[in-house]
Amino acid sequence: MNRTLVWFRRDLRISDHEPLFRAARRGVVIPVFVFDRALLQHPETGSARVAFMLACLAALDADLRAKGGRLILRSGDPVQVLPDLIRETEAEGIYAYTDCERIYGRVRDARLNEALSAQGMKIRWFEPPASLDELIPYPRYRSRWWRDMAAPLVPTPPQVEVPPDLPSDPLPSLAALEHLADGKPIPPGGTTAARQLLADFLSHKSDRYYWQLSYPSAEATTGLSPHIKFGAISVRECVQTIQQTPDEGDFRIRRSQQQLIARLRWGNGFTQRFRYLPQLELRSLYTVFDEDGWTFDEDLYQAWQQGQTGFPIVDAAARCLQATGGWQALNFRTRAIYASFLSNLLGMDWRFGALHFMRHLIDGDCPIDHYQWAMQSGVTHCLDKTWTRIYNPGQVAVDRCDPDGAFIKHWVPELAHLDSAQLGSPPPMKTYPTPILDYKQARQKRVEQLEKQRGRFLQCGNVVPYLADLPTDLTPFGSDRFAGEIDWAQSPTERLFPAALDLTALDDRQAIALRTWFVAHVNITPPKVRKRPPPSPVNQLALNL
Ligand SMILES: Cc1cc2nc3c(=O)[nH]c(=O)nc-3n(C[C@H](O)[C@H](O)[C@H](O)COP(=O)(O)OP(=O)(O)OC[C@H]3O[C@@H](n4cnc5c(N)ncnc54)[C@H](O)[C@@H]3O)c2cc1C
Repeated sequence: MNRTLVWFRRDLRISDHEPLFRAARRGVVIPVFVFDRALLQHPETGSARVAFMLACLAALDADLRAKGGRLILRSGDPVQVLPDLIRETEAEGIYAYTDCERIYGRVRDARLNEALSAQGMKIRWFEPPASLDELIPYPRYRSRWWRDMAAPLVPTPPQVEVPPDLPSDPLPSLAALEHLADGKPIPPGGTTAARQLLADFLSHKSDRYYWQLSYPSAEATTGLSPHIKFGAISVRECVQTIQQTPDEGDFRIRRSQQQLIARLRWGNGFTQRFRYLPQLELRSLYTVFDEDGWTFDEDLYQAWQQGQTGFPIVDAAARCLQATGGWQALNFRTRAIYASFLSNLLGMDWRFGALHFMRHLIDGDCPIDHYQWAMQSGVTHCLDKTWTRIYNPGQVAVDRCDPDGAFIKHWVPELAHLDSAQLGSPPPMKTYPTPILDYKQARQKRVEQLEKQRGRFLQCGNVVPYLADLPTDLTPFGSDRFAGEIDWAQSPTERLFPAALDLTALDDRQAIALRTWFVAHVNITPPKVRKRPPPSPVNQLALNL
C-alpha cells in the first residue's frame, strides 16, 4: 500500500487540509510534526506561543486518533529527521503545504529539497489557499482570494491509517523545549476550540463587531488569531462559516461580517507580500527609512516595554501584552497606538518593537506583525501622507478606544481612582510616572523626518532601486539581545523555498504589478533585466489518484 508522510507545520488541523486528504486517499499516512530547535530558539519565539502550539498539537493528535490515526512527533533538524523517517517507514515521499512566514523556514525548505533530491526522495508541495507563486497586481490577488475562499472545503479524511508499530516521541513539556512559562493564560488550542470561538462570535458579537472592535474592554473580536496563526482552523473555513450565517436582514450583522472577512483577507495579503519579499522580515520596504533617523535609548525602550511611559493607554497596552500575550485583550487599535508610540514618538527602529511583540504575542505571526509595525511606523509608503499613523496617546486615544477607562484602570490600577476624562493626562502622583515625552514636539520631529525621507522620492520616476533587497546576511533582528540557533542564517540568499522575488530581474509587467502591493504613488520602471540561473529542480511526488 502507498505510504506518504504528511509534514505538519503551521497547519495543525485535519479538515480543509489538502496534503492530509490526498495522502489518506493514497493509502497509509505518517502524520509528523518535528520540533525544530532553530525555530524554538529563534530570537522572536515567545514561550506562551510555544505553549499554545503544544495545546494545538495535543488537539491535532486527538483529532487524528478519532480517525484511527495519531500524530508522530520527532525532534531535530527536519532536513535530517524527514529523510530518516522516509527510510524508516518506507514511504514514497512527503506532502506538505508551502510556508512563507519566516526566512528561516524558507532556508530550511530549500535545504530539505536539496537533501531529498540528493537521496532520490520526493516531496510534493501544496499551495495553501490564497497563496500564489506568481506576481500579480493586488486587485487580481483580491479576486483570486475570493475565488479560493469560495472553493469547497477539502473534505476531512474519513480514516487516517498510521503504521501501528511506528514510534513517536511523547508530547514534550514546555520546559523540555527550554522555555519557561511566564504566567500568561493559554487559550484552549485546536480546531474544536477555534470553531467554538467562531460560533460564539457569530451568536453574540456579530451585531457589534464593526462598531466596537477598537474598544478593548468590549471584547468584540473573535479571539481567533492564535488559531489562525497555527492553522488550527483554515481561513477558508472561517470565511465560509461567516458567509453561511444568516444576517437576519440586520445591516449591523452584515457590516460586521464584511469587516471580519476583510480582516481575514488582510492577514493573507501580508503573508503574500512576504512571499514576494521575505526581506520585510528583516528591514523596511524602502532602504531610506532604515538608513537614517532611528534613535535608540535602552531606558526609554524599557519604560515602553514595562508600561512606565506616563501615558496611560500606552502603559495599559504594555502591561496587557506582557500579562496576556495579547489574546483577545489587545486589539488592533490598541496595538497600533502602542506601536506608533515607540517608532514615531520615541523615534526607535520599529524592529525593536516587532521583536518585543513577537516574544510576547500568543498570536505572533511574522508577516502580520512586522508589516503592521512597519505600516504604523510610516515606512511602507514612500509618498502617501495618509499612511503616516502618529496616534495621539493622550485623551484623544482614551476617548477613541477606552471612553469609560475600563481597560486602562484594569491594567494601570494606580489610576483606578481617576475620572476617565483625566486618563489622557493624569495629575502628578507619586505612584505613576510623569510623561517621558512631549507629544507635540515628538510628533513634529517625526513628521519632519518622514517628509525629508519621502522627499527623496518626489523627483524619481522609479522606486525599484530604493526597495530593500534581501540582505546576504539573514541573521534575525534581535540575535544580539537573545541568543538563538542561527547558523542557518549564513545560507546563500538564492537558496530560499519558495524563492523570493528578484528585484533586479523584474520586467515591465511585474514592476507595475509590484507597485500595486505597496501603494507607491510614482511610476515604477524596471531596471535592466539580469537573468539568474533557474533554481534546482524539486522532485515532485506523483499524485497517483
Ligand atoms: C503592531 C501590530 C502588530 C500586530 N501583530 C499581529 C500578529 O502578530 N498576529 C496577528 O494575528 N495579528 C496581529 N495584528 C493585527 C490585529 O491586531 C490582530 O489580528 C487582532 O487583534 C487579533 O485578534 P482577533 O483574532 O480577536 O481579531 P479579529 O478582529 O476577530 O480578526 C480575525 C482575524 O483577522 C485577521 N486580522 C484582524 N485584524 C487584522 C489586521 N489589522 N491585519 C491583519 N490581519 C488582521 C487576524 O488573522 C485575526 O485573527 C497586529 C496589529 C498591529 C497594529
